[in-house]
Amino acid sequence: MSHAPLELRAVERRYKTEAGALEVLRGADLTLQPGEIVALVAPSGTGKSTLLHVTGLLERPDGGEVFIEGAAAGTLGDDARTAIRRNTIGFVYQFHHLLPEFTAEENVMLPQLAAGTPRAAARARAAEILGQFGLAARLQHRPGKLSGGEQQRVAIARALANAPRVLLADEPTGNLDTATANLVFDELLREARGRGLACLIATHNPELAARMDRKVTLREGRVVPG
Ligand SMILES: Nc1ncnc2c1ncn2[C@@H]1O[C@H](COP(=O)(O)OP(=O)(O)OP(=O)(O)O)[C@@H](O)[C@H]1O
Repeated sequence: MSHAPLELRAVERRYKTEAGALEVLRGADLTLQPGEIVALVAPSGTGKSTLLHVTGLLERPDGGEVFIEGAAAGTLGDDARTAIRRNTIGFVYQFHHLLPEFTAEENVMLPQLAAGTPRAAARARAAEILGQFGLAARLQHRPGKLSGGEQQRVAIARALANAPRVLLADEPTGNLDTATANLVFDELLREARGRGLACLIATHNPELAARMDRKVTLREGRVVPG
Protein backbone atom coordinates (compact mmCIF):
# COMPACT_ATOMS: atom_id res chain seq x y z
CA MET A 1 0.00 0.00 0.00
CA SER A 2 1.38 3.39 -0.86
CA HIS A 3 1.40 6.00 1.88
CA ALA A 4 0.29 9.61 1.76
CA PRO A 5 3.32 11.82 1.15
CA LEU A 6 2.33 13.91 4.15
CA GLU A 7 0.13 13.35 7.15
CA LEU A 8 -0.25 15.35 10.34
CA ARG A 9 -1.93 13.54 13.22
CA ALA A 10 -3.09 15.46 16.27
CA VAL A 11 -0.18 17.87 16.02
CA GLU A 12 0.31 20.23 18.94
CA ARG A 13 2.68 23.16 19.18
CA ARG A 14 2.89 25.68 21.96
CA TYR A 15 5.21 28.53 22.75
CA LYS A 16 6.21 29.88 26.12
CA THR A 17 5.38 33.55 26.46
CA GLU A 18 5.47 35.97 29.36
CA ALA A 19 1.71 35.54 29.67
CA GLY A 20 2.08 31.74 29.84
CA ALA A 21 1.88 28.99 27.23
CA LEU A 22 0.46 30.01 23.86
CA GLU A 23 -1.27 26.98 22.33
CA VAL A 24 -0.89 27.58 18.59
CA LEU A 25 -1.61 24.07 17.20
CA ARG A 26 -4.11 22.06 19.24
CA GLY A 27 -4.56 18.74 17.52
CA ALA A 28 -4.03 19.60 13.87
CA ASP A 29 -4.82 16.80 11.38
CA LEU A 30 -4.07 17.03 7.67
CA THR A 31 -3.40 14.49 4.92
CA LEU A 32 -2.02 15.37 1.51
CA GLN A 33 -2.40 12.83 -1.29
CA PRO A 34 0.22 12.49 -4.03
CA GLY A 35 -0.09 15.41 -6.44
CA GLU A 36 -2.57 17.27 -4.27
CA ILE A 37 -2.08 21.03 -4.06
CA VAL A 38 -3.65 22.53 -0.97
CA ALA A 39 -4.03 26.22 -0.11
CA LEU A 40 -3.60 27.22 3.52
CA VAL A 41 -5.56 30.44 3.97
CA ALA A 42 -5.91 31.73 7.49
CA PRO A 43 -5.85 35.06 9.29
CA SER A 44 -2.53 36.43 10.42
CA GLY A 45 -1.31 35.04 13.71
CA THR A 46 -3.41 31.85 13.64
CA GLY A 47 -0.39 29.61 13.14
CA LYS A 48 0.28 29.16 9.41
CA SER A 49 4.02 29.56 9.71
CA THR A 50 4.06 27.34 12.78
CA LEU A 51 2.14 24.65 10.89
CA LEU A 52 4.53 24.87 7.94
CA HIS A 53 7.59 24.76 10.18
CA VAL A 54 6.36 21.69 12.02
CA THR A 55 5.26 20.06 8.75
CA GLY A 56 8.63 20.87 7.21
CA LEU A 57 10.42 19.22 10.17
CA LEU A 58 12.03 22.52 11.13
CA GLU A 59 10.31 22.46 14.52
CA ARG A 60 9.25 19.46 16.57
CA PRO A 61 5.62 19.12 17.55
CA ASP A 62 4.89 19.13 21.29
CA GLY A 63 2.29 16.43 20.70
CA GLY A 64 1.09 14.27 17.82
CA GLU A 65 3.19 13.28 14.84
CA VAL A 66 4.17 14.26 11.31
CA PHE A 67 4.38 11.33 8.90
CA ILE A 68 6.36 11.65 5.68
CA GLU A 69 5.51 8.89 3.21
CA GLY A 70 4.09 6.87 6.06
CA ALA A 71 7.08 7.13 8.38
CA ALA A 72 6.98 9.01 11.67
CA ALA A 73 9.34 11.93 11.17
CA GLY A 74 8.27 14.99 13.15
CA THR A 75 9.42 13.79 16.55
CA LEU A 76 12.78 12.36 15.48
CA GLY A 77 16.00 14.01 16.60
CA ASP A 78 17.47 16.99 14.80
CA ASP A 79 19.88 15.07 12.56
CA ALA A 80 17.29 12.54 11.43
CA ARG A 81 14.74 15.29 10.71
CA THR A 82 17.34 17.24 8.74
CA ALA A 83 18.16 14.20 6.60
CA ILE A 84 14.49 13.50 5.84
CA ARG A 85 13.81 17.16 5.16
CA ARG A 86 16.72 17.39 2.74
CA ASN A 87 15.61 14.39 0.70
CA THR A 88 11.84 14.64 0.72
CA ILE A 89 10.71 18.20 1.41
CA GLY A 90 11.17 21.42 -0.54
CA PHE A 91 10.50 24.76 1.13
CA VAL A 92 9.83 28.13 -0.50
CA TYR A 93 9.66 31.25 1.63
CA GLN A 94 8.14 34.66 0.94
CA PHE A 95 11.62 36.16 0.68
CA HIS A 96 13.93 34.13 -1.48
CA HIS A 97 16.71 33.54 1.10
CA LEU A 98 19.21 32.85 -1.68
CA LEU A 99 22.84 33.11 -0.69
CA PRO A 100 24.02 36.41 -2.21
CA GLU A 101 27.63 35.41 -2.83
CA PHE A 102 26.65 32.38 -4.93
CA THR A 103 25.31 32.29 -8.48
CA ALA A 104 21.80 31.08 -9.33
CA GLU A 105 23.25 27.77 -10.44
CA GLU A 106 25.30 27.38 -7.26
CA ASN A 107 22.28 28.20 -5.10
CA VAL A 108 20.41 25.31 -6.71
CA MET A 109 23.46 23.05 -6.44
CA LEU A 110 23.96 23.61 -2.71
CA PRO A 111 21.14 21.43 -1.34
CA GLN A 112 22.17 18.69 -3.73
CA LEU A 113 25.80 18.83 -2.58
CA ALA A 114 24.58 18.73 1.02
CA ALA A 115 22.66 15.55 0.14
CA GLY A 116 25.79 13.97 -1.35
CA THR A 117 25.13 14.47 -5.07
CA PRO A 118 28.39 14.68 -7.04
CA ARG A 119 29.22 18.21 -8.22
CA ALA A 120 28.85 17.56 -11.96
CA ALA A 121 25.47 15.93 -11.55
CA ALA A 122 24.33 18.71 -9.22
CA ARG A 123 25.41 21.32 -11.76
CA ALA A 124 23.59 19.55 -14.61
CA ARG A 125 20.42 19.21 -12.58
CA ALA A 126 20.56 22.86 -11.46
CA ALA A 127 20.85 23.96 -15.09
CA GLU A 128 17.98 21.71 -16.08
CA ILE A 129 15.60 22.98 -13.39
CA LEU A 130 16.56 26.60 -13.87
CA GLY A 131 15.91 26.09 -17.59
CA GLN A 132 12.39 24.90 -16.74
CA PHE A 133 11.88 28.28 -15.07
CA GLY A 134 13.15 30.18 -18.12
CA LEU A 135 16.48 31.02 -16.48
CA ALA A 136 18.89 29.23 -18.82
CA ALA A 137 20.59 32.53 -19.56
CA ARG A 138 20.84 33.51 -15.88
CA LEU A 139 22.78 30.58 -14.43
CA GLN A 140 25.87 32.59 -13.61
CA HIS A 141 24.07 35.60 -12.17
CA ARG A 142 24.21 36.31 -8.46
CA PRO A 143 20.84 37.02 -6.80
CA GLY A 144 21.56 40.76 -6.63
CA LYS A 145 21.65 40.87 -10.44
CA LEU A 146 18.27 39.13 -10.83
CA SER A 147 14.77 40.63 -10.77
CA GLY A 148 12.44 39.81 -7.88
CA GLY A 149 10.54 37.32 -10.03
CA GLU A 150 13.77 35.67 -11.15
CA GLN A 151 15.05 35.45 -7.59
CA GLN A 152 11.86 33.72 -6.53
CA ARG A 153 12.07 31.32 -9.50
CA VAL A 154 15.60 30.40 -8.39
CA ALA A 155 14.29 29.83 -4.87
CA ILE A 156 11.59 27.50 -6.24
CA ALA A 157 14.17 25.70 -8.38
CA ARG A 158 16.31 25.25 -5.26
CA ALA A 159 13.33 23.75 -3.41
CA LEU A 160 12.92 21.23 -6.24
CA ALA A 161 16.61 20.40 -6.49
CA ASN A 162 16.56 17.20 -4.46
CA ALA A 163 13.37 15.90 -6.14
CA PRO A 164 11.19 16.26 -3.02
CA ARG A 165 7.85 14.48 -2.61
CA VAL A 166 6.35 17.37 -0.67
CA LEU A 167 6.58 21.09 -1.39
CA LEU A 168 5.78 23.61 1.34
CA ALA A 169 5.52 27.31 0.63
CA ASP A 170 4.84 30.34 2.82
CA GLU A 171 3.47 33.18 0.67
CA PRO A 172 5.79 32.17 -2.18
CA THR A 173 4.79 35.11 -4.38
CA GLY A 174 3.84 37.51 -1.59
CA ASN A 175 6.79 39.79 -2.23
CA LEU A 176 6.10 40.25 -5.96
CA ASP A 177 3.86 42.65 -7.89
CA THR A 178 0.57 41.15 -9.03
CA ALA A 179 1.53 40.44 -12.64
CA THR A 180 4.86 38.85 -11.71
CA ALA A 181 3.25 36.93 -8.85
CA ASN A 182 0.72 35.42 -11.28
CA LEU A 183 3.45 34.36 -13.71
CA VAL A 184 5.68 32.86 -11.04
CA PHE A 185 2.72 31.11 -9.44
CA ASP A 186 1.73 29.63 -12.83
CA GLU A 187 5.22 28.19 -13.16
CA LEU A 188 5.21 26.88 -9.60
CA LEU A 189 1.88 25.09 -10.19
CA ARG A 190 2.99 23.78 -13.58
CA GLU A 191 6.21 22.31 -12.19
CA ALA A 192 4.52 20.95 -9.06
CA ARG A 193 1.78 19.28 -11.10
CA GLY A 194 4.28 17.96 -13.62
CA ARG A 195 6.21 16.30 -10.80
CA GLY A 196 3.10 15.03 -8.99
CA LEU A 197 4.16 16.84 -5.84
CA ALA A 198 1.98 17.16 -2.78
CA CYS A 199 1.98 20.87 -1.93
CA LEU A 200 0.84 22.94 1.02
CA ILE A 201 0.94 26.61 0.10
CA ALA A 202 0.09 29.38 2.55
CA THR A 203 -1.31 32.47 0.89
CA HIS A 204 -3.47 35.46 1.74
CA ASN A 205 -4.38 35.81 -1.93
CA PRO A 206 -7.86 34.35 -2.64
CA GLU A 207 -7.25 34.22 -6.41
CA LEU A 208 -4.15 32.08 -5.97
CA ALA A 209 -5.95 29.91 -3.42
CA ALA A 210 -8.80 29.34 -5.89
CA ARG A 211 -6.36 27.83 -8.36
CA MET A 212 -5.32 25.06 -6.00
CA ASP A 213 -7.15 21.75 -5.51
CA ARG A 214 -8.68 22.59 -2.14
CA LYS A 215 -8.49 25.13 0.66
CA VAL A 216 -7.91 24.63 4.36
CA THR A 217 -7.75 27.09 7.20
CA LEU A 218 -6.80 27.07 10.85
CA ARG A 219 -9.45 27.36 13.52
CA GLU A 220 -8.57 27.18 17.19
CA GLY A 221 -5.38 25.35 16.41
CA ARG A 222 -6.94 22.78 14.09
CA VAL A 223 -6.93 22.40 10.32
CA VAL A 224 -10.46 22.67 8.88
CA PRO A 225 -11.81 23.03 5.33
CA GLY A 226 -11.41 26.62 4.13
N1 LIG B 1 9.05 31.22 18.55
C1 LIG B 1 7.93 31.74 19.04
N2 LIG B 1 7.84 32.07 20.34
C2 LIG B 1 6.70 32.59 20.87
N3 LIG B 1 5.59 32.81 20.14
C3 LIG B 1 5.61 32.50 18.84
C4 LIG B 1 6.77 31.95 18.22
N4 LIG B 1 6.48 31.74 16.90
C5 LIG B 1 5.22 32.15 16.72
N5 LIG B 1 4.68 32.60 17.87
C6 LIG B 1 3.30 33.09 18.09
O1 LIG B 1 2.43 32.05 17.63
C7 LIG B 1 1.29 32.59 16.97
C8 LIG B 1 1.23 32.03 15.56
O2 LIG B 1 2.35 32.51 14.80
P1 LIG B 1 2.57 32.17 13.27
O3 LIG B 1 3.80 32.89 12.84
O4 LIG B 1 2.54 30.70 13.09
O5 LIG B 1 1.28 32.83 12.61
P2 LIG B 1 0.89 33.06 11.07
O6 LIG B 1 -0.50 32.60 10.94
O7 LIG B 1 1.94 32.47 10.21
O8 LIG B 1 0.94 34.63 10.97
P3 LIG B 1 1.33 35.57 9.72
O9 LIG B 1 0.29 35.32 8.66
O10 LIG B 1 1.23 36.95 10.31
O11 LIG B 1 2.71 35.21 9.31
C9 LIG B 1 1.47 34.10 17.00
O12 LIG B 1 0.72 34.59 18.07
C10 LIG B 1 2.95 34.29 17.23
O13 LIG B 1 3.21 35.49 17.91
